[in-house]
Amino acid sequence: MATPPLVDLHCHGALGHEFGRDTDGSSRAAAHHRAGGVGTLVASLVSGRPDTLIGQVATLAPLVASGELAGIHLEGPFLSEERRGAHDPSVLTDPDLALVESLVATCAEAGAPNALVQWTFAPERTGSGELVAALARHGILPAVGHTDASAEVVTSMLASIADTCGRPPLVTHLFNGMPPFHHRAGGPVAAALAAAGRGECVVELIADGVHLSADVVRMVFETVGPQHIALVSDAMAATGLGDGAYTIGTLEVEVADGVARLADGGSGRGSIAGSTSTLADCVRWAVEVAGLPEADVLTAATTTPASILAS
Ligand SMILES: CC(=O)N[C@@H]1[C@@H](O)[C@H](O)[C@@H](COP(=O)(O)O)O[C@@H]1O
Repeated sequence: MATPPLVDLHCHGALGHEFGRDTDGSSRAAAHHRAGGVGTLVASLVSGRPDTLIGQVATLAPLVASGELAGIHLEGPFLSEERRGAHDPSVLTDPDLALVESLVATCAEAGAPNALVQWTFAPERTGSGELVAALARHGILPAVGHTDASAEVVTSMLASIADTCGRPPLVTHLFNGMPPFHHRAGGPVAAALAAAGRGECVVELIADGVHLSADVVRMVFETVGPQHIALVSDAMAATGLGDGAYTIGTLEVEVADGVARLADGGSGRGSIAGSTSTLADCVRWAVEVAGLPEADVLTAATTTPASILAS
């Protein structure tokens, strides 16, 4: 399947390299995704301590300045402990506005003042409103995710982000890192699908054949439409390599049969820890396995995510 250059808004690395660890490894990871068909790539950082994140952003910002990366995505550390997935619980915290300012200053010093493009947080955390205002001031798009909040809290946060930022927010990998939809308590899934259906947010989906079933991916395309969906890879360091032992942030990961999970002493029940797919793999899966129209899948892997970066 020939595809136009894809746009991946959420990607942690490849070829054994996690973005932000070192310059050369970050460049190699980016080159792997480029070779796989991604024309525009945002590097994602999992939750870390402030000094770790400052160091990682200092490593990545020059790659944004040189055009190897389109931007940086902070995934945490202002996330829900209950819905942390593959994030280190010891570094999760309420929004820290000093960290936002330090990271923005780090990017400016590296000659990439607008390098931070999106920031995932849980809206139930104390200080979320102030965080949204700070992100808006710096042109960083707030993304709701890794959250245990009710539908009401998520609905009102999505509306408030749209108001404050003047553009629709993102929802980080819809379904993953949040409570499952329940018909008497719809939670973040109900809130996000309703907002996306009204054109008031864009939902990320990891269509790698592991994170979501084909029927769920089809349901989202058929209810909110591809102009409100951004397919993302959420690719971690094992992408492009085989099964084995890896890390995500400070946590150990085992990859078996291409599925990355937090190491758990062999029980096989560790949280899924990102994907081992490129965005092109996800596009192929969505067309060939989920059976979605190619044009719709490409919209969700090109035009829609590009609109997030353009606005
Ligand atoms: C880098 C990152 O955060 N990736 C998340 C992971 O944390 C979460 O465990 C998984 C499954 O989430 P689920 O168990 O809620 O479906 O989705 C994504 O891989």
